[in-house]
Amino acid sequence: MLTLPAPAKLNLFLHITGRRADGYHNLQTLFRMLDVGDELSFRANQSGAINFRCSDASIAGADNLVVRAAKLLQPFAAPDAGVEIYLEKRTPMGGGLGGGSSDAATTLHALNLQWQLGLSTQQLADIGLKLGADVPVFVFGQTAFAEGVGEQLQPVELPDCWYLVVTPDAHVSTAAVFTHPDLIRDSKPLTLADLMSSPWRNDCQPLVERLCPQVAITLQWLVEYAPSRMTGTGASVFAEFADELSARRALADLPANCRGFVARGLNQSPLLTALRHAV
Ligand SMILES: C[C@@](CO)(OP(=O)(O)O)[C@H](O)COP(=O)(O)OP(=O)(O)OC[C@H]1O[C@@H](n2ccc(N)nc2=O)[C@H](O)[C@@H]1O
Ligand SMILES: Nc1ncnc2c1ncn2[C@@H]1O[C@H](COP(=O)(O)OP(=O)(O)O)[C@@H](O)[C@H]1O
Repeated sequence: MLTLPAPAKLNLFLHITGRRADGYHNLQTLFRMLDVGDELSFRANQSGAINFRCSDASIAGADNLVVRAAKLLQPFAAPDAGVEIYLEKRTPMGGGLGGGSSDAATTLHALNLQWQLGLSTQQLADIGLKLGADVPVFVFGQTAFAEGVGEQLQPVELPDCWYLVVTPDAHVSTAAVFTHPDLIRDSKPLTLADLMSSPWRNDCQPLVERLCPQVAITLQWLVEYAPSRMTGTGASVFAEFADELSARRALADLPANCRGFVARGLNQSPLLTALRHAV
């Protein structure tokens, strides 16, 4: 059996620089890998079937990104290649933390190994992009600057730090944010050097704060502790701390209607580290 992590991510900044003909948006974003997330176990067999179980019954169906990722790899595998997969779901869902995309990326790497497909990381990322714009960064597994819809990646080394990640009791649909007429979608494309040295912001945040007052209220609370922003299209928000204790002190004061966790920011994803030990 192969057990691998599927880490969560933050978008430390997120600029939307335009809308493409296919409706998708071009972005400039800094993905930060975290040391916490989901965990998946894989047991390959020769049944030809993909059997999937999940700790959260609400996402245990065949439309789970894990099952969809496995199905995309089946044409590359022997006809009798099968697998049993168990997903221990921990990352809050639909919160801009990339949990589903990360689960898909971990599945692609795991089955590439267990079914002995020999696909390169770039091939896995290209396959993953069919499932979602956030999948390639998890396949590459590094804190990275991303352009395009998130598939053009450049690793970035950031200093060690800790984050308090807070998810208010609110749901924000990624598609609803991207189709909203008031979304800021005309930010000027900047160089990575300029982006790193200017104040970081998320272009989705003003709209989501308006559509979802819980996000604005949670940020007003969090910013009292440390500089804070929203990740992805929300609803999760985060604050950055130099040390773990300060992040845990803020977590102890968490408002009643929120979930929160403390995570370390990593330059290399725990998935890549685990894969090195698995081969
Ligand atoms: C914007 C980000 C930043 O990380 O948001 P979060 O999902 O993490 O909050 C992601 O790139 C999201 O990636 P992901 O969640 O994989 O999105 P997808 O499933 O590919 O797309 C969901 C919907 O969002 C819109 N969409 C998504 C990404 C993008 N660059 N432009 C878009 O317009 C499209 O309308 C699409 O139908
Ligand atoms: N493995 C998975 N984990 C979480 N959500 C999944 C998964 N597979 C499919 N989904 C669906 O995708 C939606 C958003 O997933 P998630 O990746 O958590 O959001 P986000 O991209 O905002 O971080 C969920 O509400 C769920 O319906």
